[in-house]
Amino acid sequence: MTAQAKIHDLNGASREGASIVTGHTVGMEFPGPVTALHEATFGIKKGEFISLIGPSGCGKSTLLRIVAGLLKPTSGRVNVLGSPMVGPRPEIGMMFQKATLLDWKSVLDNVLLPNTLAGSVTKADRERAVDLLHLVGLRGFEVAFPRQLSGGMQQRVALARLLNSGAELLLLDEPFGALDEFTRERLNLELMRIQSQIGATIMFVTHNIQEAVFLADRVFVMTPRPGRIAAEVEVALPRPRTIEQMKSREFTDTAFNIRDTLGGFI
Ligand SMILES: Nc1ncnc2c1ncn2[C@@H]1O[C@H](COP(=O)(O)OP(=O)(O)OP(=O)(O)O)[C@@H](O)[C@H]1O
Repeated sequence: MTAQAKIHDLNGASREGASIVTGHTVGMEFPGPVTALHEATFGIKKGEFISLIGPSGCGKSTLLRIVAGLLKPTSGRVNVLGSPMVGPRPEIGMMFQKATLLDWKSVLDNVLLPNTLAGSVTKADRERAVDLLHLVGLRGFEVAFPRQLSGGMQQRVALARLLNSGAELLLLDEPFGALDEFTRERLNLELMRIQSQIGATIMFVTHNIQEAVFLADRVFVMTPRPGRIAAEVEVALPRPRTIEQMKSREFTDTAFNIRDTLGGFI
């Protein structure tokens, strides 16, 4: 089957049965009025990696914030892990382009923030936080402060903190968008490795087609505002993925199909 044949219109919640995140005709109208999102309908299965791509201002962050329970949609409904979204939940974690670390706390204490906010930090919590720092490649940086770290290292701390929150649905809003190409590539590989270890479900916003394809099981392609999920593209590349796969026919065909789909909107 060619990559082109794997582009489908998302015209219904056909995946709803098997999905742990579903959106049905989700709309968001901001005062203005600005229609940021229009009838977005989608389903995401447990353990799936979904990339969300679309032109600037098409409503990607809005959609993520709705799934996070930070925004209430003005129409439609969202279900996560079997219940309707009415507000933030501990099973859902979010990460942004900026690491938003606490400058006055050490790397380890930043990772321990979810425990601190929950009211206590035990020895086991500390050990787990150290393990997570190892997992994201920051062994030996426990006592460093955020200002002593590069942007990529700060994002690793933010990722470790997110993993320490225990969230099983991770919503990542251009987390590596401000990093150089090689750092982004390394973090992409590590994110996939970590996901395969912990089995999290991930929604990942990016402007970068290559990144979207490299990471995803499916790429949701959004139209310009008012944003709609116009198509989904399945990425059939086997896992674990390698940089070499980016040279493959499957990869380049898929990336070009997404580019064509996006180009059709402009
Ligand atoms: N709180 C708000 N009040 C009014 N308008 C908003 C608000 N938040 C977002 N918008 C508008 O909704 C639209 C979608 O914004 P959103 O941030 O979701 O887009 P995006 O696809 O994530 O953009 P980018 O790729 O540039 O980050 C934009 O036109 C934006 O100006």
